[in-house]
Amino acid sequence: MAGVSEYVLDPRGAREIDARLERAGLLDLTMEEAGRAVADAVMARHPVGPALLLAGGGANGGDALVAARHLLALGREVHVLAQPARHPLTRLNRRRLRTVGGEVRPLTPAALRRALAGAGVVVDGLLGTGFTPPLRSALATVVDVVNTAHDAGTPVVSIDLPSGLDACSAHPDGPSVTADQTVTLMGLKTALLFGEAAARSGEMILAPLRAPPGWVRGEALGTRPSDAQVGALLPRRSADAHKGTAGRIWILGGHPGTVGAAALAGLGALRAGAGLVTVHSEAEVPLVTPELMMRRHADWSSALPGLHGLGLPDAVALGMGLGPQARAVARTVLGWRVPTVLDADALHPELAGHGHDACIWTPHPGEAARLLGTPSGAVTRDPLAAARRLQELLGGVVVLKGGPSVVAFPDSSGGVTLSVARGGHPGMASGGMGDTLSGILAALLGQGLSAQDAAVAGVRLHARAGERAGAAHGYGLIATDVCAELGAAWLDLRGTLSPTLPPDGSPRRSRPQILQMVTSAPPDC
Ligand SMILES: NC(=O)C1=CN([C@@H]2O[C@H](COP(=O)(O)OP(=O)(O)OC[C@H]3O[C@@H](n4cnc5c(N)ncnc54)[C@H](O)[C@@H]3O)[C@@H](O)[C@H]2O)[C@@H](O)CC1
Ligand SMILES: Nc1ncnc2c1ncn2[C@@H]1O[C@H](COP(=O)(O)OP(=O)(O)O)[C@@H](O)[C@H]1O
Repeated sequence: MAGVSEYVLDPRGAREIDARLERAGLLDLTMEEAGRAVADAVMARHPVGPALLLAGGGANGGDALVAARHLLALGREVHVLAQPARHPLTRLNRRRLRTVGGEVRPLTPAALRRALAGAGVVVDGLLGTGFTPPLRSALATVVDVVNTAHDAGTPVVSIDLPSGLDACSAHPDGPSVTADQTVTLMGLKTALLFGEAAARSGEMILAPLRAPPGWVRGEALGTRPSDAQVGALLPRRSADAHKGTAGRIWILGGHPGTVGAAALAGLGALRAGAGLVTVHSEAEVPLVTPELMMRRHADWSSALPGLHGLGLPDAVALGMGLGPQARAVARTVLGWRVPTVLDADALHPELAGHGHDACIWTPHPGEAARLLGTPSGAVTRDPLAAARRLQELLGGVVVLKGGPSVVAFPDSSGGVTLSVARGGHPGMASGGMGDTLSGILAALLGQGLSAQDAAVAGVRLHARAGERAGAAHGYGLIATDVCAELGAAWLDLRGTLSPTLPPDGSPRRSRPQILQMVTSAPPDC
């Protein structure tokens, strides 16, 4: 894959890396890198006026003291208010700062208010991944004073994560610093990626720090792929490709009252490159575009054996507005062992364990909560843990949808690996958006991607199209707008549509996940 991987870490993983760095005598150098990255971010984003650095007693405070030394060296006026240093490297960096003429004064609310009066920027190095809620009252006052200054226009840069946030939670439990930027160290954290906690973290700047890559990879929960990495996953076709080689897709959905869901999935599939898309439904589905083929069935239990007899497609997406028979349909289709996307009505706890290597489940947090038997708040509080549990429950690949979505897939060591998507747009919070995603995922499966690659590429493609459409439509964005931008989003990620073949001359198919390919098919479906 092209590009540098961004890893997603939890505090336990970060602590393990710290412990290894310490044993190797490298922790001091890592703190130096961290502090330097913070100083660089401050100079780049907020170059004017005195910098006020707030240092806690742990290693987060140590990073702030190193940043203060670098800012001094860059000619910046620096003021430091610090709590008593508990971490040995924090003590060491306090001494180093004094050696080069930096003054460190005790952190009190009164001293803070005085120092804030002329500050050009505040650097929050009070608490990092070592914080366990709730915040003690003395620091709660400090946080409140910093936030008042922030509200009045003073920029705030947090180190690793805003003080008061629990690194593992998207839901703040109480007060925390609200930052304009957060310079996060080594890897991304839940609090910076999801929910209200991410909103309080502002722009995320990742300082990867030079620990041996294997140590970070070994402790990571997963990655957040770059657009270049996603673009490299997208299917390529040969110049002589035709509709029969670009993926034959069946959409199974469309119950009376929810027929639009199946239509949107069909449109999403077409716009994500599928060669032939047929919508199979019980009720009449609107022909949102004439390129879609439509087949109506009076009853699913008699229709499915007939469909199987026709010759199975390259991929199926089912559940979008499928109605009460979705569970039974899903059971049958999973038994076909073709690449399959399961959404909406097909997401039922009874199907637990029925997933196979080539299937993708796409719950939103409400559906995820139903599958897991937990409140939806537990899902949105820690989407990474929820996605992992869903994969363990269902099998196959899971896309836990949200802003951002999380993909969970089994890894070679028998565990679960996570991939967090970038981007998206708040305008995507409108009905039908997930239906289009199901169509997109089926199209990518049908073009030969593995379930894992289709999920990682599909969520980013969908989010990128949402960004483009959101720029034009804002909160008025609807799912058909996103479909219309899918082609351009594809070009954004891949950059070119030149017919490129792999060295063996065959179109790219990342099997073994395609369990069954059918070559002879009737022309109409
Ligand atoms: N591998 C990495 O990720 C690196 C991490 N570094 C830094 O190390 C930090 C973690 O350092 P530490 O483990 O020392 O932890 P922290 O510096 O986050 O916090 C520990 C301090 O917070 C206090 N504290 C904990 N809970 C509290 C509460 N509820 N109310 C008030 N005070 C509370 C503790 O008494 C202790 O003094 C990271 O966030 C990061 O800034 C860097 O130094 C470089 C490398
Ligand atoms: N604020 C947001 N930012 C990014 N993506 C979003 C946001 N809100 C919704 N989405 C995306 O829109 C889709 C909504 O899916 P879902 O709730 O299943 O919709 P529906 O069932 O109406 O089709 C998901 O892919 C989700 O990731």
